[in-house]
Amino acid sequence: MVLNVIFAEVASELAKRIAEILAENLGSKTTFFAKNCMPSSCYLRMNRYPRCPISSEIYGLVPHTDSDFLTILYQDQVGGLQMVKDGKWVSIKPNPQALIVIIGDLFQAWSNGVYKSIEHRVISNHEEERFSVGYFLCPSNDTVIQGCNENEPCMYRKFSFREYRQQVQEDVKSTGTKVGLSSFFFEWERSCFSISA
Ligand SMILES: O=C(O)CCC(=O)C(=O)O
Ligand SMILES: [Fe+2]
Repeated sequence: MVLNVIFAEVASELAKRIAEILAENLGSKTTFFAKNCMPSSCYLRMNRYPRCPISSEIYGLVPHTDSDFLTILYQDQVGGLQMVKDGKWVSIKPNPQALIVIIGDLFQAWSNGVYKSIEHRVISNHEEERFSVGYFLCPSNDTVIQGCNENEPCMYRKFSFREYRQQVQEDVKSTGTKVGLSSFFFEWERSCFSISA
């Protein structure tokens, strides 16, 4: 079997298992991910970052959050992946024995803000090209993401994955950047933000 097919199969099982464990940790034993994240709605992306002799300040990939539940990522030995921790960019050291798990926007919404979608970026390398491969755990377009229950206030209004993707594209067109989950804040959250701003 081709290597990327094997990676996708292994990562698919792993991603769903991790999602279930994270959900169990919130007190909900769920079949939500198994039911809604099908091989046809998830995807594998192979990234190639050519070497960039101009400057190490040039992005291989601009800062962003992933629009999925979670991402399983493998990076080669070149390095360059960075994530925001306590407001600072931290480099993720390459480790051939390890996969990286990145929480995405949908998990943040589904967990009502308990798990945070982490901002990350890739810095280009002067001397070497770099490769990475990511498996993105996504639901079908019609899946509705609803994070809260009657016991807690909702951070986000409920939305379908289709709606989320469309909103991300519209925001990019109108503002030049991905606004992401902030476009789905519940109205009372939005008013709190504008009062405190
Ligand atoms: O190449 C990497 O290390 C990160 C890739 C990534 O963030 C993405 O494909 O969304
Ligand atoms: Fe990403």
